[in-house]
Amino acid sequence: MTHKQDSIFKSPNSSSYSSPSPSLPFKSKKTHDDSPLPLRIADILTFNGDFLDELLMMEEELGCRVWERSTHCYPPNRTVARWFSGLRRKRVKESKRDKLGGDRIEQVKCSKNGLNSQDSSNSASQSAHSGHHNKEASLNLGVGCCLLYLIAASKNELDKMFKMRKEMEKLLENVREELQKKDGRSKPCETNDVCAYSTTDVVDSVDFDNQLSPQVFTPSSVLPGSSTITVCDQSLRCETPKQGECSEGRDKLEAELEVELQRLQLNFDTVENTAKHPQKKGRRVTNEKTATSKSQIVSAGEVVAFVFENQAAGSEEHCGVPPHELERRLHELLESRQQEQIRELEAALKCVKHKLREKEMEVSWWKDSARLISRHLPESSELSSHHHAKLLKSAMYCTRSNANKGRMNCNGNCKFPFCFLVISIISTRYTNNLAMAEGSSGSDFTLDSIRKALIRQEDTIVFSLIERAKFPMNSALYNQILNLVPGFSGPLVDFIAKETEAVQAKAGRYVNPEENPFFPDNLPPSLVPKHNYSQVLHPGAASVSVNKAIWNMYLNQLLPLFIDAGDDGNYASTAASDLSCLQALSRRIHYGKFVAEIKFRDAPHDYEPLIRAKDTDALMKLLTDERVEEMVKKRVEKKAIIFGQDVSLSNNVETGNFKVDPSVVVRLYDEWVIPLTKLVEVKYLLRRLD
Ligand SMILES: C=C(O[C@@H]1C=C(C(=O)O)C=C[C@H]1O)C(=O)O
Repeated sequence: MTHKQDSIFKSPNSSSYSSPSPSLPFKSKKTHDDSPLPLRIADILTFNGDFLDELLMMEEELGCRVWERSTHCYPPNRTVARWFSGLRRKRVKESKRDKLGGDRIEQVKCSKNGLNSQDSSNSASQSAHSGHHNKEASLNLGVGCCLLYLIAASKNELDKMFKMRKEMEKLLENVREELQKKDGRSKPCETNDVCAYSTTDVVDSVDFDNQLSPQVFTPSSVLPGSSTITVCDQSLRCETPKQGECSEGRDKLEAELEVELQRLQLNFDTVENTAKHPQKKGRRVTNEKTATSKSQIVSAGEVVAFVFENQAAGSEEHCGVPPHELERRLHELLESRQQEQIRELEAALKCVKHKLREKEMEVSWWKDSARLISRHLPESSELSSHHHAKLLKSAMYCTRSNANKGRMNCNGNCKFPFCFLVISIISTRYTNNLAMAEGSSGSDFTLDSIRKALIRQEDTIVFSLIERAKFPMNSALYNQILNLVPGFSGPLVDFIAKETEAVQAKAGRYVNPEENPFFPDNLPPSLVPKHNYSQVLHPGAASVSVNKAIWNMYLNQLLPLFIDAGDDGNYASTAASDLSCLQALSRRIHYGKFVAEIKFRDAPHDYEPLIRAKDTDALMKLLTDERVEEMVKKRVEKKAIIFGQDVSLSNNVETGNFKVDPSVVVRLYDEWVIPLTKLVEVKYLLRRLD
């Protein structure tokens, strides 16, 4: 350690202090940075007065920065020097004034050890010549004592300074060590240092005089397919003391690292590719398996790759990053990649959704086109069939000639493209299916037309209730255990309903999409020529039925509300009447399918997400129209009042004597008909996208 400031904190034992050179020119007493050397007692006593004067003047010029910095007053030796100088000047003046001995001025010569004796002998010799000299002698004696005291004091000061210097040195040493440690930790290995090495090579060639870190990156730091590779702790400096000895080993290490880096880079690329092309994952895993037995998982491979990528990218200056930093960066990298993938997938999903919507719009456009065309096709179904055949022939001809000639050439027969043929067929089919009962024709398939049909059905329902009200309860009809019909187990009403439905099915009743059988199992097929009803319902949802609920509600809850107790034995008529009521209610409630279809068509974007989410509550809320419901209830009440009256020629209206209590009709709609209709709507919608 070199001490640049040893002129300030000079040890008394140091050579420069113990052998001062009084003959040194004054300039040599300054350090190279112009700091004045301390003025020592020996100097003061040795140098002649002029020199002291000169010295003091110089010091004043320099400003004594050092002393001013360290202490706030002049040290004792300086004070003595000043005092000596003043004394000398005074003496010279006096000598001149006395003109004794000419101009000779007795200079005070001080030796290191005999200052006082010399000085006192000089004074004594002079006092012999004059009285002044006696005074001077006593004065000098005093001064000598003073000097001795001051020398002692200076020694103490110097000792203190020495101690301080020692402490400062220690302090500096500590600070330097601290700095070196910090540097070692934060600074990467120097160019000649070996950061990663093979243990086998190390044993042979590399002599590390520093400890290797026990912190070894295993297993992620273990390079696949190689002998154990250890990454040394970056906080330690790995030195290679003998360049020649280990150069061969280092070359080997470098070569090995290069190979490993390339392999890792390959692995890394493979991982990246796999992320971009997930279908190649299987192959990648196989590669990894064969490539390494230690680093089986992607993340481990990535860690190593990342470490060495960093090291490679960082060049020699940045061959090391702390492990936790690497880990953090790796996590960031993985996270950003995953986020990127999520973003890509989301974008793809959006794109697919968009395409789906486009397709749906296209389909609805085709349907609309078909409907539009169908309105303008006057042909009957037979004609239409003929028309199909003609168009099909033309289309086939066109396709064939297209294939033969490579271009459309139908000799005037093929004026439309093939797609128009399809439209034509679909539209004709629609034309054939346009017959919708109850005032809602297929050509007028709107919510208004549906509601009109529902209003018309109110009449049917009210009248059927009035009809049923003619009969007493006739409970035997509904008895489960009576077994009134031999060979049929169950209530009589079930038997009558089943048989009626079977007959009606043969007559084609259930070909009509408005009709839903109560006993659909084993129902015979229609025997009559098929009537083409309008097929406006979605095929996947057309079979929705809540007839069981209607049946139970009617027999168990509604009948007791408006039918008198009793049994008149007229079971068949009563059962027929029951079936009329049940069928009217079923038709009305299942009309909800048409309502739902038209509502869906009017606002598919509102319904689709709810349907996909199977959010029944939201669907129910969306399709509900409370204003309409209130009107329905008021209207059926009015109808029950009007239709339930006995009409007489006298125009006297018997108030309060209705065939069916209007409040029961209102309750029927409020509690069962409207809610069940909406249930059918929701059920239908939930299957609308099937
Ligand atoms: C049938 C409709 O849907 C719902 C059911 C109603 C009903 O059963 O009378 C009335 C209004 C709506 O809440 C309609 O909007 O017409």
